[in-house]
Amino acid sequence: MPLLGCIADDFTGATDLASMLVRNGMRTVQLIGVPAEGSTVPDADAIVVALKSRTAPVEQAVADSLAALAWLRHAGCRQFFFKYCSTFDSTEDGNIGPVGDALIDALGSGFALACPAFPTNGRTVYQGHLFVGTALLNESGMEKHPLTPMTDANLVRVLGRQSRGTVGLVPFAIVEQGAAAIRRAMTALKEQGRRWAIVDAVTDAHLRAIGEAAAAHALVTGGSGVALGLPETFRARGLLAAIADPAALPTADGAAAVVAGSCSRTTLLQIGMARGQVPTLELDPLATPDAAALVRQAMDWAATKLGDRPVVIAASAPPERVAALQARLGRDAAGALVEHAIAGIAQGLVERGVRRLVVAGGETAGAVVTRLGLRSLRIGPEIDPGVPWTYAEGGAVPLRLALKSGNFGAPDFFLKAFAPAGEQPA
Ligand SMILES: Nc1ncnc2c1ncn2[C@@H]1O[C@H](COP(=O)(O)OP(=O)(O)OP(=O)(O)O)[C@@H](O)[C@H]1O
Ligand SMILES: O=C(O)[C@@H](O)C(=O)CO
Repeated sequence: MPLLGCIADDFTGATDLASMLVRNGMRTVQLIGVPAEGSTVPDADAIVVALKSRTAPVEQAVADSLAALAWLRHAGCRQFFFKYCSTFDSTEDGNIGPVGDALIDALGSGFALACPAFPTNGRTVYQGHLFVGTALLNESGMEKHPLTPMTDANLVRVLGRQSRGTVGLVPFAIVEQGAAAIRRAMTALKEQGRRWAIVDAVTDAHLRAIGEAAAAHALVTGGSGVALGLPETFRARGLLAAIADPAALPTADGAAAVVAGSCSRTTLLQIGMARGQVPTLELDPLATPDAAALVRQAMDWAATKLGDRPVVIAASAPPERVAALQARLGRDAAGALVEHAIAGIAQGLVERGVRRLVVAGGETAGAVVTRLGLRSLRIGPEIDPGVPWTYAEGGAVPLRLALKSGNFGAPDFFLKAFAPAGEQPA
C-alpha cells in the first residue's frame, strides 16, 4: 500500500517531486489526472497525481485537488503532500492558498507548513522571503511571468492574501536548531490559531530537519525540496523497505527525440547548445500559424533525420517572437496552437519509432502526455535535478519520457539526456 499521496499543480512539477522521492528511496508512480474510481492502485511507495491546476480557475483547482485527495486516501496513503512551484507561482486569487485551505479542512489537520525552498536549484527561503539564486523572487524575472507574475517575495504576505486563515513564520534561527525546535515552533503557531507556517530553509540539512519535524503532519506543502526529508521518516518507523534500485525502469529501445515548447531562457540556451551537435529543427509559428502545417513540416524533416542520433524539434522563441504571435492571435490561442502542434509532432514521432522522448515545458508536457493518452509514469533515474526519466506504464508501445520544467536542466541537457550514463537502463 502506498505511504505518501501527493497532489501536484502541474505535470513537470509532479515529475520533479516524484524524482525527489525516488532519489530518497521511495518507488514512485506519477498518475496523469485523477484516476477513475476503483482503478488499480499502482505498486509504489508514493503516488503523485499530476493536475493542471496552477492557473485554472480557483473553484476548479480546489475541486480537482479534493478529488485527487479522496482517491489517494482511498488508495491507503497515510500522509499527503501538496506540490506547487519552487517559485510559488500563483495567480492573485490563488491557487496555493485556496487549495491548501481546502486540503487542510478535508484532512481536519487545522494547520500546514509551506516551504517552496529547493536549494539545489537556487530557491531558498530566508525570513519568509523567497530568493531565486541571489535575487528576491520579485526581481528574478518571475515578476514578468505571463501567467503568474510574482511581484512580492514575502511569502507570509503572499499566502496571507490567498488563504482564509492567518500565516506565521518559522524563521531561520529556529530552523538552524533542528527538528525538535521546528516542531515546537509549528505547534506554538497552531496553538496561536495560525493556519499556516512559512518555514525558512537555505540548505538541504534544513529541509531534512523540516521533514522530520513534520513526520506526524497529515499534510505537507511545498516545492519538491521539502519532500527530501519525508522518506526517512517512513524508514525510521519501519514502514519503508530498503530497495536496491528504486529508480529501476524497463528499457525502451528506439529512436530519441526532444520536443520543446518552453520559451524560458534556460530552454533557449539548451536548444542553442544542441544546435550544431544534433539535427535540430526550429519551427516558426509566426510564419506558419497553422498547427497541421507545422506537424507536416516537422514530420517531413524527421523522416530523413531520425536514426542513431537524437533529434530536436522546437517551437521555442525569444520573448519578442512570442509577443508577436500573441499580438496576432491572442495569448491563449497562440499557446494552444503551439501546444497542439508539438503534441501532434510528439505523436508522429512515436508512430515513427521514437521510444525516448524529452518534452520541454509544463504546458507543453501536459499537451503531449494527453495526446499520447498516457495515464501512468513510473519514475526512474534523474538526468538533472528535478528531471528524471520516466516509463509510460500501460502504453501501446514501450516509451521513456522526460518532462522538463522550463527553468530546469544544465545547458547541455538535451545532449546529456541521451548519454548512456544519463539513462542508466535497468
Ligand atoms: N514561438 C512561440 N510563440 C508563441 N507561443 C509559444 C511559442 N513557442 C511556445 N509557445 C507557448 O509558450 C508556452 C510555454 O509554456 P510551457 O509551460 O510549455 O513552458 P515553460 O513555462 O517554460 O515551462 P514550465 O511551466 O515548466 O516552467 C506554451 O503554451 C507554448 O505553446
Ligand atoms: O518547483 C519547480 O520549480 C518545478 O517543479 C515546477 O513546478 C515548474 O513548473
